[in-house]
Amino acid sequence: MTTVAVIGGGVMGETLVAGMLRNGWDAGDVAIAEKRADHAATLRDRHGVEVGDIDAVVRSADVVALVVKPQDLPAVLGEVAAHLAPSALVVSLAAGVTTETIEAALAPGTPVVRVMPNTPAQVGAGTAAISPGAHPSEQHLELVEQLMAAVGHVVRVPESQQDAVTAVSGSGPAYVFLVAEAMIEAGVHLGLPRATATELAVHTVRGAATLLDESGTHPALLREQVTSPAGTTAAALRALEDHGLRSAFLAALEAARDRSRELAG
Ligand SMILES: NC(=O)C1=CN([C@@H]2O[C@H](COP(=O)(O)OP(=O)(O)OC[C@H]3O[C@@H](n4cnc5c(N)ncnc54)[C@H](OP(=O)(O)O)[C@@H]3O)[C@@H](O)[C@H]2O)C=CC1
Ligand SMILES: O=C(O)[C@@H]1CCC=N1
Repeated sequence: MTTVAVIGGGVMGETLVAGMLRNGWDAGDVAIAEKRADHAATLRDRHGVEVGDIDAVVRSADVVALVVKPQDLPAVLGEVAAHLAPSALVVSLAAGVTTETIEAALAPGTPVVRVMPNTPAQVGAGTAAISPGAHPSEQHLELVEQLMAAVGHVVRVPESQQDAVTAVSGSGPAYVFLVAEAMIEAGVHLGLPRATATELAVHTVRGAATLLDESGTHPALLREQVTSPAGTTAAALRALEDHGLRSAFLAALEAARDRSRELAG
């Protein structure tokens, strides 16, 4: 069986480990390196996997997944490089950081795959885009697809698209949560009890996402189906357009893409 070391047991690292274990990976084949001692103990208790120092978990790993913040990656790469097995595959989930940068810190020829996941992976509904660096084989890519499929949907993209991917799907859940939050607050302003507004907003977001996914229909057509002539939806959509919703999204995604580029270092 393939052994996997996850470096960084925070939000995304723990999500990946939990998904792997849910999907039949043996706890004995998964290990985590986590800097915070109290959290390391929690991870060990929650998942029953080895939690150790980078050198210990990397040495015996076939796959090393880098799941620390981009700012922590240079230091982590130095430690990983010193202990990486010669045939190991390195998978980076760090926003912005290019495979070229990671390859430069590792032994020549090390296969590196860049992944942009997102947090719905916590419920097995993630979206991950993967891109090979210079050295991965087709088998390496299939292995990363298998790994990320444990937490959701996987697509392959050229690495040149990863900053835009980060803006759409990596950060994307936050935009949807903000919309849900705004709908709840607005419902409360209109006089609904908070619990009712929350239940309505959550189920509406879920229902709309399911309809969009399962119908295969363009969102503009689905929006038209809701919009009666001179009705309530038309009034609401006009207010959203008047407040610059589309241009706000364009500016937001450009900002996320630009920040991803900056994180490349
Ligand atoms: N959260 C998200 O929605 C997404 C995150 N990502 C990427 O995933 C990566 C991780 O993000 P996220 O999980 O949110 O971040 P977190 O801060 O939750 O997790 C990172 C963890 O790594 C630990 N860490 C830092 N340095 C080391 C080290 N030397 N050895 C072991 N552990 C270490 C951190 O400890 P400490 O806190 O003490 O520093 C922290 O617990 C980032 O690069 C991010 O860009 C990608 C897509 C989505
Ligand atoms: O905000 C971030 O930088 C990370 C990457 C995408 C989602 N969260």
